[in-house]
Amino acid sequence: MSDQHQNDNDNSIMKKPMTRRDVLRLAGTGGLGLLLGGGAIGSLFKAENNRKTKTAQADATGSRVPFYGQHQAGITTPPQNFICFAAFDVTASGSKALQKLFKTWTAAAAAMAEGKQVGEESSNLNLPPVDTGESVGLNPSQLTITFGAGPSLFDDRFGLASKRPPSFKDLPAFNGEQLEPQWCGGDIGVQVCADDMQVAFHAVRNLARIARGTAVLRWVQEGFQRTAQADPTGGTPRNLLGFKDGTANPAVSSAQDMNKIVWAQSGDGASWMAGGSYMAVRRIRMRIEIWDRSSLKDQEDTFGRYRASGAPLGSKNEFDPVDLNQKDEKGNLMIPADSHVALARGDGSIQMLRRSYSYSGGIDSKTGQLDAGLLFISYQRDLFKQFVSLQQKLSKSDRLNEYILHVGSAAFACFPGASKGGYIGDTLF
Ligand SMILES: C=CC1=C(C)c2cc3[nH]c(cc4nc(cc5[nH]c(cc1n2)c(C)c5CCC(=O)O)C(CCC(=O)O)=C4C)c(C)c3C=C
Ligand SMILES: [Fe+2]
Repeated sequence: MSDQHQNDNDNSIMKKPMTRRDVLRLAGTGGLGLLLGGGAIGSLFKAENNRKTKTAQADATGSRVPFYGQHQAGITTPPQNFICFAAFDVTASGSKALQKLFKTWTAAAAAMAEGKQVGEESSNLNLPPVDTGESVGLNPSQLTITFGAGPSLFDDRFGLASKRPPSFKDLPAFNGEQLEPQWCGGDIGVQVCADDMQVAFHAVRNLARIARGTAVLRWVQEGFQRTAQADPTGGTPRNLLGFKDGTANPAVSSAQDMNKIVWAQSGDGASWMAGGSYMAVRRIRMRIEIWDRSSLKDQEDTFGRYRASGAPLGSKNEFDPVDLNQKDEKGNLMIPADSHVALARGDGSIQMLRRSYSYSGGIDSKTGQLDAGLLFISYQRDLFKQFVSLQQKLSKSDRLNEYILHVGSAAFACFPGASKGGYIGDTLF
């Protein structure tokens, strides 16, 4: 066997995930000792035990995110592993039907966040079960359901025109975008996130079921990040271009920053939105095949960060400060002026809370290429001053534009949180 072949073989053994039974079997035959050395066996068992303890703790206490509160869950909540985003169009007219929908959705969402089924269980064999059943026995997996109103909800159908927040309207057209109508708009947006895809899907399915006769699904996009199982350290997730994405997000622990950057305030022009937030959603396809043929240097210059560490170019660690003026020995900027980070950061005056997920939607039937990318989601206090003004800049000169294409777009005014006894959107009506 050649050395190269021997290496490949060793690597494939090391990469293969080991079950507990594999560990015991190898330990018994001495095989694991040969592979890892004696001390490592103890570490493996320790890691396995830690994982079990963590899972048990999460099951007992940590798998629920409270639904009711000052703000809706799912905005400053640490991002869960999966998203199932649904946009609805309202088919009924009049505000009574809309209010009823939000009331019923609130009760269902609060129950699902607790890991309960929707509605009263019925033993009537002649009727369909109220809940669709696929989450029976599953814990709520940090489920959050975040509701928002699209600009079209403020047209003349529901008598809400006078409540439209002053700077809340459809996103303008941006340079280079090729929007596809099947990924755009919606009267209502619902961001459902959970650490389990089946739990997230169950929530969307049951909300759609409840809405029958009042609202219909317009588009749905699923997405993912790495799971806690794959990265127990909980490091910054990587996007499908291989770079850490989310490093420079503002600290959600700072109430002061969140009030400045994320939460609409009562004096902002729509008092019913106080404590809510404006969400921008963009389905951004990545030209993965082109990216994969680009040199590492080109890739790093495109973002302005190192791929491996996520550190800003010219620095060492991921969270080192970004110095946009630092130059190399030839006098060139370390972080190119047209790199994504240089443009997105600018003078630091525009900030937003990003909560994006990767998506993969099979292949593009026209090109045969992967339809994969980023479901970009950001929350901000003012849609136009923050998201729109930054996207206008990025769409004109971002080096990243060579590798991405915006194909979907929507904006939603996410309501403030509901208190027990109230319902989502109650400040609007
Ligand atoms: C209009 C807002 C933004 C869009 C659209 C956007 C698209 C987009 N971004 C990445 C990957 C990365 N973005 C990073 C940083 C970053 N991006 C935005 C805004 C938009 N990105 C901001 C405000 C920032 C922070 C800038 C800063 O202050 O430093 C990074 C670097 C790591 C990080 O901080 O998260 C990456 C990587 C992709 C792939 C993408 C579209 C597909
Ligand atoms: Fe970005």
